[in-house]
Amino acid sequence: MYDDHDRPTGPADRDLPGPYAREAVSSEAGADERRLEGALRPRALDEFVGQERVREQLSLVLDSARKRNRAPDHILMSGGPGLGKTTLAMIIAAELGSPLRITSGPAIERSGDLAAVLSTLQEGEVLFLDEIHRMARPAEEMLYVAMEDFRVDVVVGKGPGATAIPLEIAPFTLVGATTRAGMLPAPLRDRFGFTAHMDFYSAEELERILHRSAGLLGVPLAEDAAREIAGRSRGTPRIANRLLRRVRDYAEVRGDGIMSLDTARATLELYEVDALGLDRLDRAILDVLLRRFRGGPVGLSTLAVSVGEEAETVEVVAEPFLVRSGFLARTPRGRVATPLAWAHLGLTPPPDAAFGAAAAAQGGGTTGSGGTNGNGSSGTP
Ligand SMILES: Nc1ncnc2c1ncn2[C@@H]1O[C@H](COP(=O)(O)OP(=O)(O)OP(=O)(O)O)[C@@H](O)[C@H]1O
Repeated sequence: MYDDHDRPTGPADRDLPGPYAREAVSSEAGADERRLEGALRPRALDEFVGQERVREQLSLVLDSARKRNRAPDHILMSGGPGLGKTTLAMIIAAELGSPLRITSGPAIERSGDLAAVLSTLQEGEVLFLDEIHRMARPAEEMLYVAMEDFRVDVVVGKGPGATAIPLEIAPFTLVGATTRAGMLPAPLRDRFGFTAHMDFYSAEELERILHRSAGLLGVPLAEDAAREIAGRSRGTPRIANRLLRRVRDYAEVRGDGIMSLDTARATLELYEVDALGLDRLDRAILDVLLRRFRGGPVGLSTLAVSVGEEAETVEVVAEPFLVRSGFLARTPRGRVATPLAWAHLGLTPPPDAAFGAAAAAQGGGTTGSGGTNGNGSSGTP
């Protein structure tokens, strides 16, 4: 019905361009990695680990639709990259026994692109629209009508002579996914019957995902190795699975084929994932923020340019984890490093640093001492 290999990819996505390509994978290996990633996807709601509330909400929506023998309400999923939005969309279609069509916001440049998709949907089909916030504006308006009235107004002609011909389309369920729910216009947001907010996963949930994936890969994974990988996976299943595949490579090529704690640690060190899960981009952001901007505040675009990345990548991929882990704070005047960031990079904040002096005065947080560690990275085993 669908193949992960063919699914569209976006900017805040798997194999990011730029010097800090994420998640320990090169772009040449991208297609192969995506195929493997697809093989590790849970196929049913009860195989989907974590996100208890979302699962319960979703199962109610699906059960009710099945009971009424109607297509369920449109569903919006919001959350960072790699938290399982695509997986859930595939599960929704599978649970409903419906076909799934996958497209993405950036692929819809004109309303005609959307009309072509909508007008060929089968009754009850699930349409997964990834990165829905990046769809062209005129297409958005067409989508409103399609979601509400299952109708597409095809405009024929131009200028004053243009006429809209209404075209009925089959009732379908839209599953929209976004990493930036705030960017969706209210009229679009309001047309979804339910929004699933995907959160970061706990270490224990990631361990369960890792054991499940190791079983599918057919490579033994020690308990302590799973704990180590889970703790460094930034609360994100995609990262956990990626790291696991690198540990498997290491175990098979340099070890005895078993993913032990030592193998996991050696792999994570090789790929520069530190003890708290920060990788090169995270550390580069903190390094620039601390050394060049004395802890901030500094604007997002300045920060992004300084590390050679797109602002969206910094904002969507790196920042949520840095904020959640207490390294970075967003303030009205810009991004500010916390005492934890200074400590993690082994740097001493100047007395006038935002947070530095205030925190010291309050005795709050460890501000760290002992100067720099030279390369701005720390915590690597
Ligand atoms: N709850 C989960 N249980 C088990 N595996 C999961 C879970 N969520 C995600 N995964 C795994 O993580 C990988 C990434 O998930 P997915 O592609 O669904 O994320 P996404 O939120 O759609 O990301 P993006 O927004 O970047 O497209 C999948 O290969 C899947 O195997």
